[in-house]
Amino acid sequence: MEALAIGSAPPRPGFAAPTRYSHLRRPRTLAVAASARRLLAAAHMDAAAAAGGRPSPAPARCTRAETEPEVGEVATSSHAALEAEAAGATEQGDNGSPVADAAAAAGASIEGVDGIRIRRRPVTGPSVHYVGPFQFRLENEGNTPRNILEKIVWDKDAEVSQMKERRPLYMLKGALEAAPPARDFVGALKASYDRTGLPALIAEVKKASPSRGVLREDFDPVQIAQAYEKNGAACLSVLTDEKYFQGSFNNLEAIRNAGVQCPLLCKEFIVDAWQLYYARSKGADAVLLIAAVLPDLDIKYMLKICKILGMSALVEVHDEREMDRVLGIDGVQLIGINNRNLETFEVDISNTKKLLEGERGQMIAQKDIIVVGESGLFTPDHISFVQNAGVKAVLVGESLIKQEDPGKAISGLFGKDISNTGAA
Ligand SMILES: O=C(O)c1ccccc1NCC(=O)[C@H](O)[C@H](O)COP(=O)(O)O
Repeated sequence: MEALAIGSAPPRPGFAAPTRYSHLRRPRTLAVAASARRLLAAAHMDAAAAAGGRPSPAPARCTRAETEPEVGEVATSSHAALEAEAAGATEQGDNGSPVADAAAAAGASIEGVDGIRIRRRPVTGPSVHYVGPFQFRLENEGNTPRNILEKIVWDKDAEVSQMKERRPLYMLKGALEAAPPARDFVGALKASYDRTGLPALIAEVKKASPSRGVLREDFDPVQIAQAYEKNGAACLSVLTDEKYFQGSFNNLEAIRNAGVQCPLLCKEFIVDAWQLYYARSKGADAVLLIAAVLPDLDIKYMLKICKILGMSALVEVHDEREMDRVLGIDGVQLIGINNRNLETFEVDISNTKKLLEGERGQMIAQKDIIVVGESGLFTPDHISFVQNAGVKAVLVGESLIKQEDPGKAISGLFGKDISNTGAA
């Protein structure tokens, strides 16, 4: 199949230059993606109708046809396997296929079937409707989010649709090629753990959060990032969501461009594969994939794309069911256990211990997966507690960012200096 040139040299007929980003083609994508979208829309409407809901127009999401990694890339064969799996999944009523996705969107068997506790988008469409020049609001159970995570994800879905319209995937190719190379996030965590004997620190650059409001008024992301690095952070987590966390991709880019060496996690609510490419184009070395938001097949697919882009993925779970789902997925290197319930905001650090007990802990050790303890860590005792439970890294925001000197707060959190110069 011929690909249209996006770069400078015209490709030989039938061949596209096999670069890292050569799968981002404009070509037939327009035709194929459009027909894929039509199919998706049709499946969406059918499944919604079958589920007894009103069909809502399928939002323009990054379909597999649009992001299909093809030429000479890691995913060439595995992608085919994924597609086959998707087809099988449709028949089995599993998750991740367009039909199952649509069923989930329609609110059909959200709990129990695919393990996702949230609805990916409003069942009955947005609550604001337009008829002619008039706008009216119609709220019902189907278009009212049930918790903050659902609200964030619905808003993100709409936001990403708009971003994609402004910068379709093929337009990101130049930015991807110009982006600084991805660095080894997992390697940095391992090196820090080996050096200090303590959980490696992923320090979070976060101005605000839905549960805590504004955490720091005088927020200079670059200064904070540099202070974290100087005081022993192995990696940084940078919030990019604007609406709920007052973060931005500008912050991520600025930290990267300022020469900070710590690999950067793009802390975002990923609902669409397009966001992976965008994060990479802004300098991310890793992304967050939340199991409560993404069906297994989406996680598998996104892991493949991360691999192609050279990024790591931190796959986040909150309960046993999500942990079991993620342990069933090949290629997961990093699992984050969030001690914060993102639906209720309740924080309980014993969650980390609970999820690492027994067979789960054994399987994690066998698979050589690094576990990251996330949220609610404030004292050296907390760090010891999660380390004894089995984590090799921790993700910490509030307890550092709220201190007058967030960098210095690191030694307070660990009970000792963990910087390169200080750690034994
Ligand atoms: O923190 C929130 O209010 C929140 C709400 C909805 C989704 C995600 C949310 N937080 C993300 C995180 O879990 C934390 O930023 C991260 O784990 C660090 O936690 P902490 O050290 O407690 O700031």
